[in-house]
Amino acid sequence: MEVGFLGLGIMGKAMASRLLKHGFRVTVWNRTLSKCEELVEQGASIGETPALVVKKCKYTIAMLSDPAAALSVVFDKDGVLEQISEGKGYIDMSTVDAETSSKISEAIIKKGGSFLEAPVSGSKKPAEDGQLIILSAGDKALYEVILPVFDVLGKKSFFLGEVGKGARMKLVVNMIMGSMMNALSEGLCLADKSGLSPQTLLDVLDLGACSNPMFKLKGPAMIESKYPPAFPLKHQQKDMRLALCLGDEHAVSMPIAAASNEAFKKARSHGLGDLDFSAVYEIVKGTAPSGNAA
Ligand SMILES: NC(=O)C1=CN([C@@H]2O[C@H](COP(=O)(O)OP(=O)(O)OC[C@H]3O[C@@H](n4cnc5c(N)ncnc54)[C@H](OP(=O)(O)O)[C@@H]3O)[C@@H](O)[C@H]2O)C=CC1
Ligand SMILES: O=CC(=O)O
Repeated sequence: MEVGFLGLGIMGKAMASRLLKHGFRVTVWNRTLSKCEELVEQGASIGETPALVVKKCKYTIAMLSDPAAALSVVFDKDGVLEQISEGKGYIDMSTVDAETSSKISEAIIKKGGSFLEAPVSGSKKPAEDGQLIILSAGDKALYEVILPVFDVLGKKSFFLGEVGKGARMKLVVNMIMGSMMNALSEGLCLADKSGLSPQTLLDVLDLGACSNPMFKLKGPAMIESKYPPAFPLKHQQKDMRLALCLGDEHAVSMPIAAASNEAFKKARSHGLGDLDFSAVYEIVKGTAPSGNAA
């Protein structure tokens, strides 16, 4: 199967590379075109615009930073809409809000194409290892056709119903994850300031009811103030913001998520947006450098 792939950031690069390793023919595009070179070395072809990728491929996947990027790649000049047509499918795996996803879906369907939203849970390493959790919604027939691709990218694919349900599920999950990261940061800080070993805290947590892979993976690096970006903090803050908007729409009070969003915003204002989202620990500790927003 030949697939197009738009967006070669941390996730897109790992996902496209995995598809190549598993025998798919892949045509890639990235806004910064030079980032395509590494994938070309692995066997990919380049499409010089999103429209050219869609023209060439029956199925095109996008993995872009945020709603503005997802909309731009579809609606702007040389975008997906210029070439999408009957018989072609567009699968947007970016984390966006349901409104953005619906706008894209409506435009694609109006041109005769089919649309699936399929945001993922899981970060850089799960993307490299094909261990993502895929939260799809939209065109069921397209879901079934694209399953061989999802089987290479993920350990489990869900089909959640109409467009918007995948986007909303992803935002709820990341709202919980962002709040947990703030709770861990406060716990590590409190342990340290009250004379306990943060590493021993991690060991204790790992044996009990709130043991989880995220604390296990990120905790030791946080103790060493190391935040190599797997999930950039600016994207986690975007997800908290979008989840809070969803809470507004449904009158769901979310004081914990709101406080966590403030901490991520503050981290961005200190220039930590491009680091891993665990860098919010620097804000909790009060040790963040002054810096420019990212
Ligand atoms: N990293 C993670 O752990 C996870 C991320 N996600 C979600 O996946 C998506 C991608 O994340 P990730 O790969 O980490 O992000 P990156 O920041 O590493 O990559 C973002 C990608 O979007 C492109 N982009 C940004 N703005 C535009 C624009 N206006 N027009 C066209 N392209 C644009 C970038 O292009 P360029 O190279 O030119 O800047 C790049 O290809 C996000 O929605 C994120 O929330 C979901 C699960 C896990
Ligand atoms: O969206 C981020 C993730 O780790 O999932």
